[in-house]
Formats: sequence, C-alpha cells, structure tokens
Amino acid sequence: MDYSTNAQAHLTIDGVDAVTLADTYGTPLYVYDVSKIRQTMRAFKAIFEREAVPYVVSYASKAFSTKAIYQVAQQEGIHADIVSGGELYTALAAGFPAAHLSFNGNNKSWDELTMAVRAGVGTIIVDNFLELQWLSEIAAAHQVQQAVLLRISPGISAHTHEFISTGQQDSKFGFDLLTGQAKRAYEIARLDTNLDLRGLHAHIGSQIFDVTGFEKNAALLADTAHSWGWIPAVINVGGGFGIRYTDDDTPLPESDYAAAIIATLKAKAEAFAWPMPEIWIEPGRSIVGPAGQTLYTIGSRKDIPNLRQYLAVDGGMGDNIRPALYQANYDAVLANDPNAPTTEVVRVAGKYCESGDVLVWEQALPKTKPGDILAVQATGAYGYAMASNYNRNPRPAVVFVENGAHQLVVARETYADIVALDRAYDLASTPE
Ligand SMILES: Cc1ncc(COP(=O)(O)O)c(C=O)c1O
Ligand SMILES: N[C@@H](CCCC[NH3+])C(=O)O
Repeated sequence: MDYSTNAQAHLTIDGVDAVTLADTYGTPLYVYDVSKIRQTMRAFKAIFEREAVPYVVSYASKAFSTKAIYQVAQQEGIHADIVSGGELYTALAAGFPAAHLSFNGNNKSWDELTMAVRAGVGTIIVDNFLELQWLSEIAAAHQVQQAVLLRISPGISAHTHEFISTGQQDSKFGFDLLTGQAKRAYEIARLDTNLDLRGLHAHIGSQIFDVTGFEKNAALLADTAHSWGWIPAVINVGGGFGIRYTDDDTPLPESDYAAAIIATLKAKAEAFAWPMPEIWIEPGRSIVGPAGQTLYTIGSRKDIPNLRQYLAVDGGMGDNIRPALYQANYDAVLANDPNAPTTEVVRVAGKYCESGDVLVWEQALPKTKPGDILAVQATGAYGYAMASNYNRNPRPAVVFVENGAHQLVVARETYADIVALDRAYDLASTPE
C-alpha cells in the first residue's frame, strides 16, 4: 500500500502532516479524514438516486457518536440512528433534526422513550412487547402518534464474528419471526392508534462482505409483510457493510451492497404489485471506519529472541478494545516515513495491565525508535465509541481534518476529568 506523504516523507491525512498533528494535539489521537466520510455518505446516496427509489441513509451513530459527526451527517443530508439516551442527547446538542433520527435498541428505558417522544424523534424501531406497550402509553400521554418500525429477528446467520452477528434466531434483538412473535407485534401495533406503523426492520450483523445475506434479509422482510397481507411504507435492512482493515479483508464498494438490496426490493415490489417501499439502510462502520486512524507515540520494546518482538505505544485497549474483544486485526504504519522498507515484524502492544492489550498482532515495520509516531489505520468505527478509562487513562482527543485544515472536535480527557465524578467516602456518616 502506498501512503500519501509530504516533502519530509511524513504521512499526510487529507493534506495534513500526521507527525505535526501528534505534536500539536498529543497522542494517542484519533484523526478523521472528513473528505473521506463525506465521499462515503455521498456514494451511498448516489446509488439510490441513480436507481430512482425512495430511500433513507441513516448513519448508525453507535460507530462514532460525537457532536461533530452528527453535524457532518446533517450537512450531507443523511439521517442518523441512535441507540441510547446519551446518543440522542449528543445528536440534539449538535442541532441534529430529531425528525431525522431513528431509535434502535433492545431495552430502551421508559425515560429514554419519553425523552425521544418529547424530542420528536422521527422513528422508533420497536424491539419487544414491553416497548410496544410503553411507547403507546408515552405517545398517548404526549398526544402524539409515534412513527414506528418493528424490528424482526430474521433467523439469518451472517458470516462474521459470532459476537457481532445479530440476525440469527438465538439473538436478544427483535421480535422472533419463526415463532410468530413478529406477527403478534404487527397485529398489536397496527391497531394501536397511538402508533403509526410504517414498516419492518432487520439487521443481520456487522463487518459482512457478501451481498447474499443482505439480499436474503431484504427479501425476507418483504415476504413477511406480504404474508401478513400488509404493504409496508418502509423496509429497513440495517447496516453491517464490511470494510478493509488489512489485506485479508476484501470489501465490495458500498454501492454494490446498496444495489443488491435495491434490486431485491424492486423485484419484490413488482411481484406483489406494491408501490416501491422506502428503503432504509443504517451503515455505521463503513461510513466512519476507513476514514479514521489513531496516532500513537512509540515507547518501550521487548525483544524475546526466537519468539517475538513487542513494541509498546502510549495507548491500547482503552482507545481500541476491538483486538482484545474480537481478535480484530489492523494495519499500522510509521507516520514518520510510511513508505520506508520494512525490516521486522512486531506485535504492537498497549500500555494497559493486560496481556491481551494488543493493537496489532503482527505488523511489519521499518526500524523504529522511541518518540516515533505510529498510525493505526481504519480505527474510525467502534474505537472512540468503545473507549474506556481503564487503568484511569484519559480518553484521547479527536481531530477532524479536511482539505489541509485540522480542528479539535473532542478534547483530550484530563486526570481531573477522570476524578471529577468521584466522591470521597465520608466515614463519619457511615452507619455503625
Ligand atoms: C440495528 C443496527 N443497525 C446498524 C448497525 C451498524 O452496523 P455497521 O456499523 O456494521 O454498519 C448495527 C450494528 O451492528 C445495528 O445493530
Ligand atoms: N462494536 C462492534 C460491532 C457491533 C455493532 C453494533 N451492533 C465492532 O467493533 O465491530
């Protein structure tokens, strides 16, 4: 792979020197190439426009939820999906239009549903019978008719890590189709005047490369509605489009996944003599993953002759839990000279007190020295979003880069931030 560099041979990100970014903002540092994010958002929209079908591209913001990304999504005219009160709060704080939000989740609380109804969240994707009842009561109390989709558990096993596969029957998400729960939910929702039942939703999993699962899912949702004698206004097939982390990953262009879904639903609409339903997709990873990278400063190393070389950096599982959680793999480059010939293979480890605290299992690199900057690629999805304060390490800052300019969009946490919510244990007030 050939990386963009400048006259100093430093890695550049959308025209900005990565080493300068590390010097300016410190490390670890998440850096996003905003031009790339916009390109992907536009590519998803373009395929629906070309096929002239009604659609909604809804960014699954769990992949990376910050005010700045909701602003970019809004500028690009796409919707956003949220899965918690916290994501809703962030989107609203960014000025994102509530009507363009959808709300997923298998255990939304009464308070979260109330917050969503009050804010005017466009669509709530109802996951279970308790939610169906609560939402009806909340909508009635607020005198609104809430637009909803029903999330179906489609019984489709996608080809991906079992922890990120969600479509199989044995899943906590959605109304089970095979045992008739989905149909019962449909019958309840369609008769409930507090709810405006608009369609069906199913999501089969994440980091999927092959179009057949998406085709099957789209077909199954259409067949299901048809078997109930219902013409849905919306078919939402979720997200899950795979991205390239390393050479082992061979994703299709995002337009191929969308094209396959569109073709499937066009054929179903024709066969059932339906008006074309609005097709919704919820890409998360594919929008922000490839556009993000994490910069680290290289520190100590440990060479175990005839076994392994460990190269440690100043971050780790607190800013990227994915290798520890899913055995996920990444590519890393030396930001000081990304195209230099490689001379050794190392395991890039973090600074956390866990043996499993690895960022890259096996990485070919040129000779490095302490203080050099390492750029781990494609960390834009589920990196910052899943970051923690484990070992009381502050979470890194996030910088957006676009056309040669850079801007801080999330400040680095400080030690004071970490202790800010702690309260001293007042022994004097402890009962005997
Ligand atoms: C309901 C739903 N929609 C969308 C997504 C986004 O998936 P991805 O980030 O793989 O595109 C997820 C996460 O897997 C999800 O659970
Ligand atoms: N967080 C996971 C994917 C789960 C997607 C959310 N339903 C990952 O990093 O791959």
